[in-house]
Amino acid sequence: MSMPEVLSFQSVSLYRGNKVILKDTSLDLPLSGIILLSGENGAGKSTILRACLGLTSLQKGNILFAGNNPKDSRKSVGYMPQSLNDDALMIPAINHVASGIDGTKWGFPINFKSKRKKAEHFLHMTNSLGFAKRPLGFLSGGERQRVGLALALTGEPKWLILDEPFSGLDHKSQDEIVLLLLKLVKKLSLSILMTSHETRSLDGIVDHVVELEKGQLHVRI
Ligand SMILES: Nc1ncnc2c1ncn2[C@@H]1O[C@H](COP(=O)(O)OP(=O)(O)OP(=O)(O)O)[C@@H](O)[C@H]1O
Repeated sequence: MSMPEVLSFQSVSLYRGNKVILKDTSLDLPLSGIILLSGENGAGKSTILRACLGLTSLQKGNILFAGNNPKDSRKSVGYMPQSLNDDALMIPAINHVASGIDGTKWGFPINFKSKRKKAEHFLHMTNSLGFAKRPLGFLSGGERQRVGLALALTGEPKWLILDEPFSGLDHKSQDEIVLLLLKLVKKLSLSILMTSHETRSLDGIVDHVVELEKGQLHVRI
């Protein structure tokens, strides 16, 4: 069996304003299954996810996805942020997902028809085809998260980075998202790095738990 690819933190220091988020931290994490990044409110979990995407610069050190820096890995990573911008709320779900689909293939523009087909495919994968035409602002929190996941899948990533995917959801909706994540891991051989305060639904499905504490990352499982 081949070894799983690794997410490496190499002597990373990361600050946000005066706040120390990581201080000279090193860790190798196997990129397989579901990895939960936990830590207190405001410890810096979202900032670490953004640094993994190359959206926040490090003060020192490197973060490497399977040997590549975050900017070079972006094509392999799908991201679902914690919340949507208000200006996205009037956009129909299908257009939101279509916005993540590259507009060209082999140098030729993709027409909207084939974009729509692709968008429908990703909505179908996240059980959200039934409300494809409804604006995001009219969807429930769980439905909106499923559309967000469809958008994160549009680049056909190897890894998903999810920031609080259960935020504001009731237990039933959380459980639906968990089942969906398990399906994606299995069907698409995806690995997921995520933050969540809601660990109830995650019991038994998380492969690794990494705790952010006092500027260091510790593997708990
Ligand atoms: N734009 C900003 N400028 C300066 N500091 C910021 C900014 N955004 C966040 N911070 C600070 O950076 C720290 C880390 O924030 P971050 O959102 O990454 O934490 P978190 O662990 O994800 O929090 P939560 O669990 O509440 O979502 C916090 O102390 C926050 O106040």
